[in-house]
Order: sequence, then C-alpha cells, then structure tokens
Amino acid sequence: MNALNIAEYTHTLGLQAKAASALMARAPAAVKNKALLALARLLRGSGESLAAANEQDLQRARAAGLAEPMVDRLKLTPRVIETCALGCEQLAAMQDIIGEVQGMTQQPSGIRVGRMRVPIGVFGMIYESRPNVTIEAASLSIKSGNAAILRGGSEAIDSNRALAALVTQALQEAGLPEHAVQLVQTTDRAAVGQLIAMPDYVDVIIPRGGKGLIERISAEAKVPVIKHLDGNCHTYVDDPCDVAMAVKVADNAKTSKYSPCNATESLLVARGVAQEFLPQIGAIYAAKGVQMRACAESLAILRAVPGADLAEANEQDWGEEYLAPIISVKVVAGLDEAIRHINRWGSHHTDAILTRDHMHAQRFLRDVDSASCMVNASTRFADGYEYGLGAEIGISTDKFHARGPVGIEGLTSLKWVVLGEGDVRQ
Ligand SMILES: NC(=O)C1=CN([C@@H]2O[C@H](COP(=O)(O)OP(=O)(O)OC[C@H]3O[C@@H](n4cnc5c(N)ncnc54)[C@H](OP(=O)(O)O)[C@@H]3O)[C@@H](O)[C@H]2O)C=CC1
Ligand SMILES: N[C@@H](CCC(=O)OP(=O)(O)O)C(=O)O
Repeated sequence: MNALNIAEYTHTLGLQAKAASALMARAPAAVKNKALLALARLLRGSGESLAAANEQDLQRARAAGLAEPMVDRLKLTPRVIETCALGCEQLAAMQDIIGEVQGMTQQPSGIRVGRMRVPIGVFGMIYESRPNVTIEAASLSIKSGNAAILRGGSEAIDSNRALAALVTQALQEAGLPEHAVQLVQTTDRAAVGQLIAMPDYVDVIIPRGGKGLIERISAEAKVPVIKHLDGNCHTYVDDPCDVAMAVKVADNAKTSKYSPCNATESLLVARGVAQEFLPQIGAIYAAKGVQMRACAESLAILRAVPGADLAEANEQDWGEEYLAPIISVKVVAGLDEAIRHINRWGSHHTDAILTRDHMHAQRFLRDVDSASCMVNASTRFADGYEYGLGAEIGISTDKFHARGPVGIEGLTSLKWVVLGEGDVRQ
C-alpha cells in the first residue's frame, strides 16, 4: 500500500467503525453475549488453523532474532486459546452495565438528575505483538457496546488476521455489524499515524507499548488518548517483614515471566533486613540466571552468593524496564526512601511493599503514586483477569477515567440524564 492508499484505507476503517458503533451502542445484552459465546466456540474449534498462522509469525520472529521472552509472548498455544475462550465466556456471563442509570436524585427545581453508562463509541488500539490481546480487546469491545479498530504488533500479523476473521464470523452469527471490530490489515506504521489523527471517526486512542510509541502518540495524536505505558515496577522489602514470604514473592514478581509490563524490574530492600533477605533471593536469582545490577551496599552482600551474575548499577538502571532476566537492586534506609525512589524512578504502573507493619502498608498505599499499589503480593497480579474484570484492554498508566487494568467500565463513560415533567428553569 502506498501512502495515499493507506490514508484511504484507514479513512474507510474509520467510517465503517463509526457506523457500526451506533448499532453496537443499542445492541441488546443477549445479542452481544451470543457473539461472545460464538467467539469462544470458534476459538476452540480453530486450533489447527490458528496454530498454522501463529507458526508463520514464530518462524519470522526467530529468523529475525527476536529475544526469547518476546517470542514467548507471541505464542498462541492451545492454553492461550483456551484462556481467551474462557475470557469470552466470562464476559458473556457478566452483567451488562450499558444503559445502567445511577444516582438518580430529585433536585429542588423538580427535575430528576442521574447518570447513564454508555459506550465511548469507537476506540483505536495499538498494541504489542501478543495475539491474545486481539481477542481480549475484541471481546471487551463487544461487551461494552463499542466499535474497535485494532492495530497489533507487526510480528503477530498472521495470528491476528486469523483471530480477527473469527471475530468477524462471531459478529455475523449474532447479527451484529461485522465492522464492529476491525483489524488494521497492514503493518505499515503510516496507518498508525492516520488512525491517531481521525477525530471524526475515532473517539479515543489506546496505545499499549513502550516509550517510542508513546512519544509519537503524544506528538501526533489529534484524538484523546488513554496511555498504557511501560512498567518499571518495584518490589520494596520492608523492615519488618516475613523474610520467607518476601523471598517467595520477590522471586515470583521477577521470574514468573520476564516480558510483561507487570514484572518487577527493581528490588528495594530496607537496610534492617538486607543481610538476611539478600543472600536468599540472590541465590534464587543466581540459580535462574537473573543478573543483579546492584548498588554498592547490596553488591557487598550479594558477592557472597555463589554463581551470582552481578554488575554495579548506575543511575540509568533505576529508570530501566528490562523485560529480561535482569533486576536492579538497592538498599534503602527504610520506607521514606523507598517511596521517594519509586515516585522518582518508577513509571506509575505497579509497585508492591512486603511488610509486617500495618502503618507502613497504609503509608505505601497512600503515598506511592502508581496505578496499582500492593501489600504483600506479587506485582505480576496487575492484570484485568486477575482483578476480576474478565479480560483487559491493558494497564492504564494515565491518571484519570481509567487507571490500572482496564476492563468494560474503562471503555465507557457516564452521561447525565435529566427527567422532567415539563419543568422550566426559574
Ligand atoms: N501498560 C500496559 O498495559 C502494557 C505495556 N507494555 C509495554 O510495551 C513495551 C514492550 O512492548 P513492545 O512490543 O516493545 O512495544 P512497542 O512500543 O515497540 O510496540 C507496541 C506497538 O506499538 C507500535 N509502535 C511502536 N512504535 C511505533 C511508532 N513510532 N509508530 C507507530 N507504531 C509504533 C508497534 O508496532 P510495530 O509492530 O510496527 O513495531 C506495536 O504495534 C514495554 O514497555 C511494556 O511495558 C506492554 C504490554 C502492556
Ligand atoms: N496482563 C498481562 C501483562 C501485560 C502484558 O501483556 O505484557 P507484555 O508481555 O509486555 O505484552 C499479564 O500479566 O497477563
């Protein structure tokens, strides 16, 4: 496609999405649920064709030398497909919040005023090369009565095309507009430029990715944006804490998966527990091949750990999101320094305190300026499915409307409704 064709193509996607969004907004709950259940069935019945499409993506990715954690997130395994199908069924079983009216109160003038939950309209989403996101975004879009234009990562294009075809089929089976969910079929980034500059058709843009993507969106977007950014997540091991529990959680937060944005990238340790905690977690990270980029004080303790892969941390490490078997480690004086460090260097995504002190936990929850603040739990829990949302659009690092894992509610807004009986303003 040349530039002119891409402009025409995205314009057509926008026009079609706008038309579909009006129909989706008034689609009955039962019809939307029918589409979701059809999608679950189609996913389960398409294992072979999905695997074949995914294999094409995987072969290209490996040939291009994509890092293993990134290849891992590209995989559309039977387990991933089953999880997507279950997610669709869970969404179908959830209450439909569209059209719900809340807080209706009578005003002194006589009118009654309340707020009705409505879909946003059309959202455009740009996301990483993780094919399951295509289904999560499509299913949430259907349930919330929106229309979506999805632009997944280029490495996943074959998988996404195969999945999008199933979504179209499910929409058609349920009698919903087939353009309610559209995949951008080209990997040319010029289409992203068009998509973020069509305010007549697109109500909100949801970028889910790293700094390069966000820089472009911030510079060029002509529509409102809900940013889903990088996760420089921290786990702070407090004094006092249950050291055995802290070791277990800090291990899971870093090593259960290296690629996701909710993996811990930085470990802060209170000086009072460092001598006991660091050798234990150090031994686990050493055994799993995790490099520790440590401050001088933690380095002195970790040097005693056999086989530890150690490096001296520099300032850049405190702000780094590695998405790899690397973690930065810093000894801090205590809670105040930990909070200051997280607010200075973190990305306001997800941060956890491991503590036995109730007051410390309360202060951490209040003072850390992040979308998810956790006490005695792994940062890996920052996820829509784990939070009970059924699926997730992503993890918003913006502060308003939708913050943290975004589900159905995040794709809606509340409009005021006013009921009168011929009332006039005095
Ligand atoms: N907060 C959240 O919910 C999540 C955040 N992330 C973050 O995403 C990052 C890792 O994923 P990664 O794939 O590297 O992210 P990227 O930002 O490289 O890619 C994400 C998507 O954005 C596109 N993109 C990137 N740069 C541009 C650009 N300049 N113009 C147009 N399109 C662009 C990519 O397209 P193309 O395929 O062409 O490169 C891809 O579709 C990490 O920082 C991670 O934390 C990941 C998942 C969830
Ligand atoms: N919600 C996800 C985390 C976000 C995510 O998808 O991250 P990534 O591996 O960067 O694509 C999960 O923990 O399952």
